[in-house]
Amino acid sequence: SSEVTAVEKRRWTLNDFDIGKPLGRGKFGHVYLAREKRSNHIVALKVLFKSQLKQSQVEHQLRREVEIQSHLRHPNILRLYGYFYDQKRVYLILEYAAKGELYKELQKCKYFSERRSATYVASLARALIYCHGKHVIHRDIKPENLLVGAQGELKIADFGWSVHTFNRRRTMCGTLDYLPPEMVESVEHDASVDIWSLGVLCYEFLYGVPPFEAKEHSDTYRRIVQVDLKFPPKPIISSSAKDLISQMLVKDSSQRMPLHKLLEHPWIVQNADPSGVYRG
Ligand SMILES: CC(C)NC(=O)[C@H]1CCC[C@H]1Nc1nc(Nc2ccc(C(=O)N(C)C3CCN(C)CC3)cc2)ncc1C(F)(F)F
Repeated sequence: SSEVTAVEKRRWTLNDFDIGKPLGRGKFGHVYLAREKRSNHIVALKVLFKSQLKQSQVEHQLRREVEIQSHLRHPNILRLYGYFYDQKRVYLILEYAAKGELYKELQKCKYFSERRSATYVASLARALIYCHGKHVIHRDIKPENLLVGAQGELKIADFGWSVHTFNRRRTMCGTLDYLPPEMVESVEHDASVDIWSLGVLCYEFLYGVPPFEAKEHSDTYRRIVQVDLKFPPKPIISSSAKDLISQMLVKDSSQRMPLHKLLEHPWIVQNADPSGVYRG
């Protein structure tokens, strides 16, 4: 729409926005609700401190991820409209996801129903098919990186995108639970890493915990590389769901179920809401 394209072209400054309530804290700074004054367009303004970016040596990574994110257009990928900076801070102008952070919802519900899980997994598969079509591998699919739009639709929101090849192992803090064997063993990997992570996410939606969770990192590593996949007796989950997860969490990345096949799997066909929105 017109005001959104206007948002992208211009040189932005803080004066272009009315700043609203804080939405929370991201990795490198705060996120605020904001309104662009001319279009009245509501956005999220992510404020990153240059000092912290420098300290963590992520400036070039942020630049690359912003470059990629600003070119992605998909209903299940959070938009990056633009950015600007001043002496001390970098500001990202992002799409506002009205229903907030998915991981908080998962903590509240403990785990999701099969219909809700399948609806979310199908919409993420469609977003990843789109990304892989543009040679973008996400590499960081996990509940903390997912936001929920006003209609209940999922938005992949992390900027950990990487183009083509894996450039640097993600040594920053954060859970190991989602790393597939080839990343844990840091050998070459391709878009199929996202299929593995989507399988881990599907398991966590259904059981409330990731499949290879362990007290010590070394135990999590071992469970991942051995694909030590076990399904707890509770909650009771359909064998169809377990079949799909078992076809995604395969050590040999070339043998993992391709994303377009996932969308045809009986568990997805029978449980996912075609609109991609879980209406409860
Ligand atoms: C993926 C990434 C890793 N995560 C993030 O960036 C986080 C870091 C902080 C916020 C979020 N970033 C965003 N959040 C929203 N929407 C939003 C968030 C939180 C609430 C909410 O529950 N409250 C305000 C509640 C309201 C009730 N009170 C009690 C608690 C907070 C409601 C809407 N839109 C866009 C963004 C984005 F990404 F563009 F910045």
